[in-house]
Formats: sequence, C-alpha cells, structure tokens
Amino acid sequence: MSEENIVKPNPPFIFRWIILLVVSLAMFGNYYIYDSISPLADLLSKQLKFTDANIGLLQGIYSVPNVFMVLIGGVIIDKIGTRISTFLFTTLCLIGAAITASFNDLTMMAVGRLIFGLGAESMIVAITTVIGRWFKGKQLSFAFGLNLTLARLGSFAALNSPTWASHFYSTYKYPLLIALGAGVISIAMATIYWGMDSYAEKKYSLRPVPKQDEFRFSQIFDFSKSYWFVVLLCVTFYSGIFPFQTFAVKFFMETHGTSREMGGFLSSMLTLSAMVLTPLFGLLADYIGKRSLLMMIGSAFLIPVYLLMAYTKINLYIPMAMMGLAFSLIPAVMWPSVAIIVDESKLGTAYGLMTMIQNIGLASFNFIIGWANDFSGGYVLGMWIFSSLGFFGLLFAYLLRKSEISENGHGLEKGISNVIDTNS
Ligand SMILES: C[C@H](NC(=O)[C@@H](N)CCCCN)C(=O)O
Repeated sequence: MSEENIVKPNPPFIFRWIILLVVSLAMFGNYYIYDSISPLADLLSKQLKFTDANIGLLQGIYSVPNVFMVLIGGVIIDKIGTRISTFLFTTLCLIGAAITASFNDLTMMAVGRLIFGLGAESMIVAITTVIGRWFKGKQLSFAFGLNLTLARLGSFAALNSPTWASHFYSTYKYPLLIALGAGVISIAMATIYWGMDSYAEKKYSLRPVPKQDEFRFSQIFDFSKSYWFVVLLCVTFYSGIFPFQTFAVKFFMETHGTSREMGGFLSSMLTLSAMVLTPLFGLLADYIGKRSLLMMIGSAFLIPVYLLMAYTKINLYIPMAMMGLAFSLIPAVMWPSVAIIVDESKLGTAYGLMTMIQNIGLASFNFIIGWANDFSGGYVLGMWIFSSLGFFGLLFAYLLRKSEISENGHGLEKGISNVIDTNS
C-alpha cells in the first residue's frame, strides 16, 4: 500500500495540550523580556545616567518595526510555515535580548530592543496560528486563554524579579542577563515545538494551516464603523497601560516612596489579575453579551486612577486594583469582538491592522511620556496624558455601543443568554 493511502490517526488528546504548553512557555520568555526594563528603570538612570526619555525609547522602540512587521509577518508565516517562522522570530527575540544585555550604551541597547521587537510580535502571531491549527473545532477560546495566562506569567515574573532575584539587582546588567535566560527558554521551546509538530505531521492526520486573506490596502475601507471604534479603543487603552508600566516602578519609588520590590509587585498586580480574571470575564461576555457596555465600564475605571496616584497619597492597592479590573475586562472582550464584527475572510487583516495601530500608539506614548517626565521634571503631566487616554477610551466605547444598538449592529451586545431567551 502506498504511503498516501494509509489513513493516519488523529493526534492523541495529550499531544495537543503538550504543544500548547510548549508554545505558551515560548511566549512566557517573550513577555518576560518585554517587561524586563521597567523594574530596572531607576538603576539605568543611576548607573548609566539614562533620562526617562532614554528609558521610554528602550521600551517604545520595540513597537517601531511592528508598525510594518505585523502585516508582513502573517504573510511570512503563511509562506514558510509555523515551525520555521516560530523558530526564526524567536531567534530574533534571543539575539535582541543578547545585544541589549551585552552593551552599556543607549544606541546599542536600543538596537537590541528593536531586534527583539522585530521578532516578538510576529512570534505571537505565529504562535496564535499554531494554536488555531491545533485547537480549531476543539477548545479554541480556552486554549487561547491559557496561552495568555502563561505568557502573562512571564510579565509577572519579570516585574517581580526585584523580589525573587533581589541579589541580582546590584547592577542593571544581571537582570538583563536573566531576561536573556528567558530568551533561551523561548528558543528551546520553539525547537521542541518544531520537533513535535514535524513528528505529528508524519504520524498523525492534522488540519492544514488555515489560510488568511493577504493584506490588500483597499480592504481597510471595507471595515465598518464598529471595527474602527474597537481599533481606536485598543490603541488608547493599551497606550494607557503598557507605557504606564514602563515608568510605574520608578514612579512608585520616587513619588510614593515604595521599595523597588514593592513597586514591581504593584505593577504586576495588573498582570496577576489579568491572569486570573481575563478568562472569567470572557465567559461572562459570552453569556450576557453587552460587550461595548463592558468596555465602557472598563474604560471608566481607568480615568481616575492616574490622577488619584498623582495627587493623593491613596493606598496604591486601590488604583492598581481598579486598573487591574480594566486590564482584565477590556482585553477579554475586545479581541474576540473583532471576530464578531469582521467577516472571517478578513480576520487576519483586521487583527494585523489593529496590532499595527496598537504598536503606533505604544511607540508614541512610550516616547511622549518619557519626554513629558523629563520636560516637567515629574510625573503629573504624564498622568494627565494617561487619564485623557482613559477618557478617549470611554468615548470610543460609548460610540461603539451607539453603533451596536442601532440597526447596523453586529451582535456585540448579544450573548448566549439572549439566544436562550429568544429561543424559549
Ligand atoms: C493580547 C494582548 N497582546 C498584545 O497586545 C501584544 N500585541 C503586545 C504584547 C506586549 C507584551 N506584553 C495582551 O497582551 O493583552
């Protein structure tokens, strides 16, 4: 019998979950490297005399290549496959982390962060494609939720490294070497994934990699108003979170007198709450619908938190818990909303475009806030900028709701409970 005629069995159940674990650990390393700068900010400014604008540059430059890269990253993944592309993008992350850890001048450290950024976002897209391939028609949303939880564990570990790796915080260099170690974990996992996926292709019957429409500029004009409100909310929301985290530890230390350990822990509260609550809020939204309303509530939480921290001596757990709620609620509802609003054939373009615009915001606001801190000699101006971003987020979520409850709505406000009601 020829090899083509042999009917291959489906992969065993456990194989799929091991693949998920392996690629999620690769993403753990990616998120660790991304968040390794913020707990170091005060050391960089003391030992290397970096300004806040320099620190903003180190974080913001990650996003610069992604303004172009995420769009072509999808095409590369389609062309060369998920195994090679995951390995290639992860290698870029590792090289970037190695360069950042090897130099002590701003230019070369920034080049390292740029190369890391070049690989990191496309690596996330490649891993998302892997999960889509292995879990489509199975427990896809749950698998994505677990993947994000393990990835955020990387952020959590990095932000709390001043506690569990306190001995290494005598110089900025050692924590960057730990981040390089996280990159080594990523490349090891990308290699194991390559081996497992090749083995599975020979032994088992697998779904083909789902093809997405290639990006065509004209498609942008086909997207609905609701899609654009989600994109605008995405860019304002994430610009109010990730660039805040860039300076958070230094801000807590200098303005609220916390230790570096405590500052790192407070910042990681966002990540911790998102690890636990994001899948739960996802379930809530699936059940009750009301997605734009939930995004309005999440945005409303954000507006006062920065001003509370800038002007009062409030217990920092309170604003950070409010921010943590927003950081759990909005992503849980926002990313899946795109799949409801946009036609499946354009989903790749829709997510690519959204991530591209998100990265424009992340780059700009890391630079702007760093500059604002240096210019004003404090953090109040930056906190007003963040609070305004919260206000615009609320406005876009409100406009989204208006559009969704009109006759042009896409069903964002409908949940499983409505379907049950209608059917009963
Ligand atoms: C799902 C979402 N991911 C992103 O926003 C990425 N484009 C950027 C991740 C930056 C590294 N922490 C998220 O993490 O909420």
